[in-house]
Amino acid sequence: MSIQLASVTKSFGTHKALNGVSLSIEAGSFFVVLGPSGCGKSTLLRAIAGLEPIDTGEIDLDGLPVARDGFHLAPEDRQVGVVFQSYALWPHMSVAGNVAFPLETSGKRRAAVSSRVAECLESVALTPFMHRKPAELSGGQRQRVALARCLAQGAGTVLMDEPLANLDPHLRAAMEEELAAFHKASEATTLFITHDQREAMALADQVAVMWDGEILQVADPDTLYRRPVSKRVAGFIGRSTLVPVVVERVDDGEAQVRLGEITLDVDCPQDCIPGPATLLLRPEHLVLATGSRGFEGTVERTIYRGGYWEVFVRVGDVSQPLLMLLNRKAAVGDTLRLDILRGWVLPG
Ligand SMILES: Nc1ncnc2c1ncn2[C@@H]1O[C@H](COP(=O)(O)OP(=O)(O)OP(=O)(O)O)[C@@H](O)[C@H]1O
Repeated sequence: MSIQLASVTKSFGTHKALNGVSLSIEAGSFFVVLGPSGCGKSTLLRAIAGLEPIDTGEIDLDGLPVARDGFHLAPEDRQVGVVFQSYALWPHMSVAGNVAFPLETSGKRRAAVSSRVAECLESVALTPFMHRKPAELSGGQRQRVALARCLAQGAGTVLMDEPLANLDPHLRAAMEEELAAFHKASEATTLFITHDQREAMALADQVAVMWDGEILQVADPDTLYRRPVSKRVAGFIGRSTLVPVVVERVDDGEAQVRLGEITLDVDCPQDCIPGPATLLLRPEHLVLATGSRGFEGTVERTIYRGGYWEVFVRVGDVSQPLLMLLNRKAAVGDTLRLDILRGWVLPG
């Protein structure tokens, strides 16, 4: 099922939780909405599910309006499954009972229900646990029950609100793989909400970065990482150093910039113009120089991250230290000869 939002707004009192949100989500894709706490992610998901009426704008599912101009299709008529952070399982029912419940209430025959339940439990590897109660499961297993329930309903669209937020890092990584497998097997359009950029990068076909009720950028994870449209998006995705530069020359997606005393060739957007700008440097863009190339910097701070060090290097009168990764120890005060392989020019 495809999902379209056109200029959707939703206010709570004077606060605009959704401020003119437009999105187009392709059928079958894994679409992640990424943003800090309170930016409106849950409100967006609830609006699509039909749990929150919108003020203005339009929401279409598979090209058909489900919300616009005062029209509001009830959640149960939208055929979207929702998985919340709290899983919302019935504690008194077994795993199988939880998965069967929506099918039974929709009036399906008993034999059809039990074979569908068995199929769905199998697909999330929960068959051995089918007679247990939710309280007798781990967080990850409960999560899978909620997924199986979505799957059983045959929802062509699954909306997930921070479903991994309660899990420890180890289980989280395992669940990420399971979610990817679930998505592949079910081919359901998946809208996944998170404030964890690492999770977004790992799972998404497309990521929408949200901030204060607005969508700042929609792109695949690699584009978002390499070509963010603003400092805000850049700062939210991955580690980086943002430093002021002066763009001297621009030629078809490449720019010559001046960073303090250093002149660099870097990538830039097509609409980049000469003048003051900000340069985005990812840690892997900075390397130790070979031969006669490069420039000198002084190590200001190092942090061991297990297998490698984050090293902050002060270069000339550049306003802040540049972050690089080294697989050997460097001491504070050491002089390093550096090279910058790439960079990305941001406006302003
Ligand atoms: N029912 C409500 N009444 C009043 N304000 C609300 C209501 N629901 C949400 N808000 C406000 O709208 C804003 C967006 O909330 P929302 O839950 O969508 O954010 P979020 O990005 O999902 O945050 P989190 O990651 O913390 O769950 C917040 O400022 C929140 O306080």
